Amino acid sequence: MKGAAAAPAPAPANLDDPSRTGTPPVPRALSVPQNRCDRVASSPSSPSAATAPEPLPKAELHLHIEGTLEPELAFALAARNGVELPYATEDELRRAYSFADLQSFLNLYYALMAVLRTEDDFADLAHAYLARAKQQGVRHAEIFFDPQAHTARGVPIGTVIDGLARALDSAEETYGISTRLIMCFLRDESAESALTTFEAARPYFDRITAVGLDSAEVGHPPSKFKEVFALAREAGLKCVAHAGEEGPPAYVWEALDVLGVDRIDHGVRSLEDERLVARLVADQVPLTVCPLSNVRLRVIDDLADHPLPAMLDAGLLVTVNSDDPAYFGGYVDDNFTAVRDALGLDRETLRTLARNSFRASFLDEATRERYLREVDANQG
Ligand code: HPA
Ligand SMILES: [Zn+2]
Repeated sequence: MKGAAAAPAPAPANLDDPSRTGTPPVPRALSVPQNRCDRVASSPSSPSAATAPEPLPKAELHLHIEGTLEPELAFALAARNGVELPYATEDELRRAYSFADLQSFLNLYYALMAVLRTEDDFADLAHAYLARAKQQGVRHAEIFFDPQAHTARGVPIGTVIDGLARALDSAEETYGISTRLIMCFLRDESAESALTTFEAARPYFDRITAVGLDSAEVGHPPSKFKEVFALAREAGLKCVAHAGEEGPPAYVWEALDVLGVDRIDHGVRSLEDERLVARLVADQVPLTVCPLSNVRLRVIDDLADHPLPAMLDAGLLVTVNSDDPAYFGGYVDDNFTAVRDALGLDRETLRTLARNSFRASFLDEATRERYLREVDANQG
């Protein structure tokens, strides 16, 4: 399925897991350079280092952990697990990051997952994300994962969840970031496969806050997953769904009325339907918008044409997120900076977006209020 290359049996797990050894969070053997923006901000030799403002505190609500797999880590894990990648070098891989649409991205996204085999791999992946997220001002992260993309390759769901949970368990202490996990169903797989995955995850429900719906949207309406979302709600899980990214406004209606979701992921095409906008505004349904993703996947031609300002003007509860930052050219604060520059957003609008991210989160009231006070106190 999904073009994922069959991987040979994994090599024995590397034992330099930071939570076991107390060494720095990203294991030395797998350490990756920070992305360009991070390096400029944090380099001691950078003239701007002393004056660089603190990024706004924010929650990231639309982030696929598998989409944080940077080329450096992909090659390190490939070597560790004896997986052959169809790219000779990191640069060659990076040159493949030119996408015509969602499906062309998904083909690479699923293929590269072949390097993720062991609990350590998932823990290392999450640690690498959290280290970057901290530098981007992230205080809270609600993180998607795609279990079917791993179980289909013979990786047990427990390996995925235990590996991610190990990293997330130390996230508050190590990075000052609170976290939640959102288990997504692949909408281009069958409803039965989603149900099987849901039942396989039951022993781990104490680790999971919500279920979601992702992968190729068009032709796979939310209503296909009515049953599994009803079971999720019965089990006390929150519900979110990607809708209105490439798919029509009708899919957003279905996510709301058939699945009963608490948030819509993307939702940019909602603007094509006035009645839908009125509904989303009236119910203050959060939309987790991903500006750089929208441009890279050609949902929007140019960042300068992004409907984010129109969405805010309409009274929608919009948040800004990174989606698959390793593939789309930036982490969440890079998205904030990019929309500021391309759309001329002022400081108060950026502050509204940061506030919205906490308002739209699944945090308890007291923690949410504490984070909102941090936004108000930020001088940057
Ligand atoms: O942007 C996305 N859309 C749908 N599915 C996804 N899976 C990872 N990223 C995405
Ligand atoms: Zn997404």
